[in-house]
Amino acid sequence: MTISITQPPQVAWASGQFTNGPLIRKSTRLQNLTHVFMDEKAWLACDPQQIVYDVEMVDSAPIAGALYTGVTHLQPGKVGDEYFMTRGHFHAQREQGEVYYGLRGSGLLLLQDEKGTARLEPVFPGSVHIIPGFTAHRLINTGNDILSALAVWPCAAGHDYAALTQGFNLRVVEEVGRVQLKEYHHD
Ligand SMILES: O=P(O)(O)OC[C@H]1O[C@](O)(CO)[C@@H](O)[C@@H]1O
Ligand SMILES: [Fe+2]
Repeated sequence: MTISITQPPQVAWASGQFTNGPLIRKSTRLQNLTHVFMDEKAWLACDPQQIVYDVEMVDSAPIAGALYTGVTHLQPGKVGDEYFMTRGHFHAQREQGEVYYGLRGSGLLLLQDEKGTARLEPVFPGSVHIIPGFTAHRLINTGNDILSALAVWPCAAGHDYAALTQGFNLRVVEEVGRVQLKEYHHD
């Protein structure tokens, strides 16, 4: 009987980056985040090439039942007074959930159900987040360091950005040096 030992991808805690294994890496820049931030004028005044986040994923074959594993590295920064964040999405297959695991930095996970009820969970090294189905999710960096979180989600889940045309109803800004929450409804 032959026993094979294969090196698994490995997350290096310090950077939260995979150190080996078949990886795909996707950078999202400010120019890619149209109509995401509240302050359109401030967004237009930013450097469009500024990287807001990188997602590094293990390139799993999307066969039935397979899972994607990825690390999102979200830069610290703001557009106007609104913290950098991911675009946020529902899953195309709404019932599909996702698990996030905080690796580095400090921030918030914004969760919003289809009725528009929003809630937040603090994200920090070791935090575990069970994102239920039918729930849009967005990562927000409220710290001064990179916020990195590992995510595991079904390959079948897909991403539905269009369902969030009204955006998220809760925004996170810095006011007088403090993290403040704001209700926000697109007009
Ligand atoms: O696709 P978004 O909303 O920009 O989020 C970034 C990434 O975060 C994840 O939810 C987990 O890495 C990915 O599915 C997604 O691509
Ligand atoms: Fe997701």
